[in-house]
Amino acid sequence: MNAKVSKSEVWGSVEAPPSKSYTHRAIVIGSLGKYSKIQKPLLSADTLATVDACRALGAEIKVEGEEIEIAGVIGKPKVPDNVIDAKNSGTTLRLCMSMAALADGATVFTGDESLRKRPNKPLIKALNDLGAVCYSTRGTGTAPIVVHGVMEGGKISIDGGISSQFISSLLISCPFAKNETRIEIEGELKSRPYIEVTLEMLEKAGAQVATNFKEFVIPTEQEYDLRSYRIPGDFSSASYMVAAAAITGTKVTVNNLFESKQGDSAILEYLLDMGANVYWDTEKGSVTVEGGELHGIEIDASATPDLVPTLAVLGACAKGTTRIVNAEHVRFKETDRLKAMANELKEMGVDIIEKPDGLVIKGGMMRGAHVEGYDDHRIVMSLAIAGLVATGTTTITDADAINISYPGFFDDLKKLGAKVEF
Ligand SMILES: O=C(O)C1=C[C@@H](OP(=O)(O)O)[C@@H](O)[C@H](O)C1
Ligand SMILES: C=C(OP(=O)(O)O)C(=O)O
Repeated sequence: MNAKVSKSEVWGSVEAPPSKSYTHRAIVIGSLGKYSKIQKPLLSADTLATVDACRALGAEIKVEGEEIEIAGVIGKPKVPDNVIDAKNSGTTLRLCMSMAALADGATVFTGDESLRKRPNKPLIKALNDLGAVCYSTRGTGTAPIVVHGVMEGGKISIDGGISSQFISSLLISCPFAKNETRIEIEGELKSRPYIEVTLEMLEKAGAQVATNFKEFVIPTEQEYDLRSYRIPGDFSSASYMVAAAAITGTKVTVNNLFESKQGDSAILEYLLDMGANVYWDTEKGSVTVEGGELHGIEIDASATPDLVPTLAVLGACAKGTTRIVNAEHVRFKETDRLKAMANELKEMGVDIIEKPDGLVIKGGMMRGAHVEGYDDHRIVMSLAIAGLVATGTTTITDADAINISYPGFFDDLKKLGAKVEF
């Protein structure tokens, strides 16, 4: 499906959808526990892929209205009856690989064309080092991947520079291994806030992990009890709406945004630094952003990879130069997002240079164009925001990719007054 976005202004308020990262974790942690209820989960293609994967591994999961009810496997997943398809979701594949390593038998994971290109070598190596047998069927580190349990625990080291999801995955499942697990991080740890989200949720479930973020020590014989858990709003999803206000020079309020461990709340600091007015009422959970004249800044995206497409669009609308650095890992997402944003913003007339670790963008006028969504939700949503300020109309392919993380994206954008047609 193509979306056609025409130059328009956005005013008013919307509700941030529930956090994708918190929802995935609540489902997996709940599935490894006894009984839990998740309130206001994100129901999107990615989180439903996790529901299906956890069901295949033995959890009984009911999705009803705004609640997910889980009767978990209490640390002992079953061997699935069939292959698990993690579809487009890196989080599903990675978090469930370690869960499968607790089952006494083999699990086969696959995914869609994009997921089958994404790297997993460090996690495959870690699971083997912990006593499981794990391999990529093509020997490339990509799915299809076979995981044969049972992992026993032990002392390992893992590369921290490709995906924090490998570490989150081990942190969630190793408490059920026979022995204590010690994980040492090699090199720079990218996407660290996502590990903080994992640790926060593990703590809520009553688990214990000791860490200084160089080493993680996970005691054995633990149990999870998440009970009733309410998912907070998603700052990565909210970034599109607040960026829309900032670049169109209007005022938008996004509700359901309370303080949490989400690194992507940094979007508010970036907007402030660029010259927008930002007001966050942390009690009410409401963020109001009012656009003004934006100017370019330098952003280290190590901790906030999912903001990069949004930041590239902000840079294209800001006076002067915006530099996004330390973002090599953004190439390992649903698509190579550095390349994708450079290609498509160039198509819209933007002066943008792709660097090995980031983007250099000189702000200026944007013109409407026919641009590629690369079947990637974040590319589609950020290009749709760019379409609000470009001259004429911007046509974006693969618009249904929004169902991955923010199914109500275009409805919300229209509610704010954007001109969108399909
Ligand atoms: O753990 C998570 O929920 C996520 C971690 C990040 O991935 P990396 O750790 O691979 O950078 C992020 O990009 C992804 O959207 C969600
Ligand atoms: C990269 C993302 O998710 P995942 O890794 O779960 O596919 C994302 O949501 O931008």
